[in-house]
Amino acid sequence: MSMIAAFYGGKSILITGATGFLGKVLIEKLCRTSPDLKVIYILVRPKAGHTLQQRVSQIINSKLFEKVREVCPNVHEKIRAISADLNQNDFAISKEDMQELLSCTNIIFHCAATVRFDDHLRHAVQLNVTATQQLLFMASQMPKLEAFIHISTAFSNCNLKHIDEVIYPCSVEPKKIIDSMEWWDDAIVDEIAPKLMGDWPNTYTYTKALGEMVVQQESGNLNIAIIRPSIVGATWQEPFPGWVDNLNGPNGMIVAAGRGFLRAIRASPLAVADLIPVDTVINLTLAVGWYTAVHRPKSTLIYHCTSGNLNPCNWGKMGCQVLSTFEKIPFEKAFRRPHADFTANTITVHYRNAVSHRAPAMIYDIYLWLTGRKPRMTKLMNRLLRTISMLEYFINRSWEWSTYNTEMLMSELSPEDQRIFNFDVRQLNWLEYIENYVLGVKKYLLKEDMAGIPEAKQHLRRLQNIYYLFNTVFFLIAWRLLIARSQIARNVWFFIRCIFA
Ligand SMILES: CCCCCCCCCCCCCCCCCC(=O)SCCNC(=O)CCNC(=O)[C@H](O)C(C)(C)COP(=O)(O)OP(=O)(O)OC[C@H]1O[C@@H](n2cnc3c(N)ncnc32)[C@H](O)[C@@H]1OP(=O)(O)O
Ligand SMILES: NC(=O)C1=CN([C@@H]2O[C@H](COP(=O)(O)OP(=O)(O)OC[C@H]3O[C@@H](n4cnc5c(N)ncnc54)[C@H](OP(=O)(O)O)[C@@H]3O)[C@@H](O)[C@H]2O)C=CC1
Repeated sequence: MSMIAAFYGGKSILITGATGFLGKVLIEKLCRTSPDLKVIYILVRPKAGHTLQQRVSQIINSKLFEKVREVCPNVHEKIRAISADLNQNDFAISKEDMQELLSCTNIIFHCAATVRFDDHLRHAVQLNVTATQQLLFMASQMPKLEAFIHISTAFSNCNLKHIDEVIYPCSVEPKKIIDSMEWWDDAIVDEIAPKLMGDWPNTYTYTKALGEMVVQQESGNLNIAIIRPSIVGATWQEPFPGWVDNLNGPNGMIVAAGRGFLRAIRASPLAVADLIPVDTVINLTLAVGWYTAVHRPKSTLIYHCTSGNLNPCNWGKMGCQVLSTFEKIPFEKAFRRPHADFTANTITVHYRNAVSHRAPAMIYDIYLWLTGRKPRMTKLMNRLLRTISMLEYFINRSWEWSTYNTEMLMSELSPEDQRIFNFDVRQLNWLEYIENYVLGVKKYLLKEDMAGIPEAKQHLRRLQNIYYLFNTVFFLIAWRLLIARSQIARNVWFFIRCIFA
């Protein structure tokens, strides 16, 4: 019998960020392994014209929840959506709902965050810091609360090279920043943001660091743990390999490379690609929830959920495997044949951006314009280049995260729990994982049918032929111009003709 699965039986669990990438996998695993849990409260806001119920139904009826629907047919009754907006005071939760949450919740998993790198500092502080503070205040009023699990990021201290499982202070107290945000107008925030952020590369990582400080300072008597995942990727094993549903992190780059838009990227091929599968993160999260509630460690423990020190893979190897998977499993509607280089040289990057990214986009837009259609490729390419520039920080450096607490926890699990809630990344076969990842991007993110692969391959062959034709025409024109201007070229041409005459 799994101790962790049994622990969640009969429990009332509160999850923020349940509609997000990690949140969905968390609910799925909880419902599948502990179908006898009492209730999962999820704080959800209506979005894009969908009501709460529609959002929940969409999740439950998705492919990800296929197994859950078998194991736990009454899953609809287990998930109780509570209308909430984490940007509002008291999260805009109704009095009755708040009363129920305060009196019933046993465990909190706080996943909600803004994960946009370029979010305005005010908004990032609101969601990643102030909302965390408010949730801790709510938690302090919950008599039945056994554990509060905060999801942070391994990059909250990306300004350091070696990162231990401790909370590092930021130069300005989060409380001061929260207070200041009330009277600073946007112009002041914009001006002061770079000074506050110092050597943090973006508002996301900075506010996640502030969020951790808030957790430390406001923990009171609460039983808290913090989990710091690195770059979270598609599922490794559960509920099936390769599941992914957004364009964040490597996902968008895989799409861009597979469709032939991405030709070159500034990256160090030898830098560690600290990717971690989302199901591994969730297994660790559930194990931490159990351990924190049952063993009640004296201090707040931080768990690094990273792969680099246990089973490292670098960006070069990862990129090669992604590209070689495209040969077997191409994406549909490719703009060009997939091919991308990693380069560390700034001049090469500028050259490749001009020649391999912008020029083909402009040529294609001219073609669209000439055929009476709306040009769109230059805009898309500019967006891609902007995204790449935001990710570059993370693909040109390596970090070392110590994982003592995570390894300690692994040794505390029974053999059965080690199997069911496996977070041992040493068992991960990167080549197999990346192949499934690319396949998952195709199937679950782009929603492409596997039956379309022969057609996609044929399309790539056509693109290859166009490429050869284009190069041949280009070569002939260049050669013709050269012959017209250079005696040496004319002599070479005469010599070649003699050979083949
Ligand atoms: C050789 C192959 C190599 C492949 C492997 C190499 C991979 C390297 C990747 C390294 C990743 C490193 C990540 C580091 C993560 C740090 C860890 C965390 O905690 S981080 C936690 C994780 N956080 C993150 O990862 C956040 C990172 N992302 C961001 O912060 C923002 O997206 C942004 C600032 C980069 C761009 O903002 P902005 O320009 O405003 O764009 P919006 O986002 O608003 O989207 C607008 C529209 O464009 C659409 N679309 C978007 N991308 C693509 C695409 N690639 N394609 C197609 N479409 C795309 C999008 O759907 C939307 O459509 P619609 O709805 O309008 O119809
Ligand atoms: N993905 C990654 O690579 C990594 C993620 N993490 C951390 O994991 C956690 C989850 O990330 P991930 O699942 O990828 O993020 P997503 O962007 O996929 O999900 C964010 C979640 O937060 C919710 N949310 C955002 N704003 C509000 C709001 N105002 N009120 C209520 N809910 C809100 C979103 O709801 P809605 O659907 O309504 O927008 C969504 O459910 C975050 O704390 C992140 O920092 C850490 C390392 C890496």
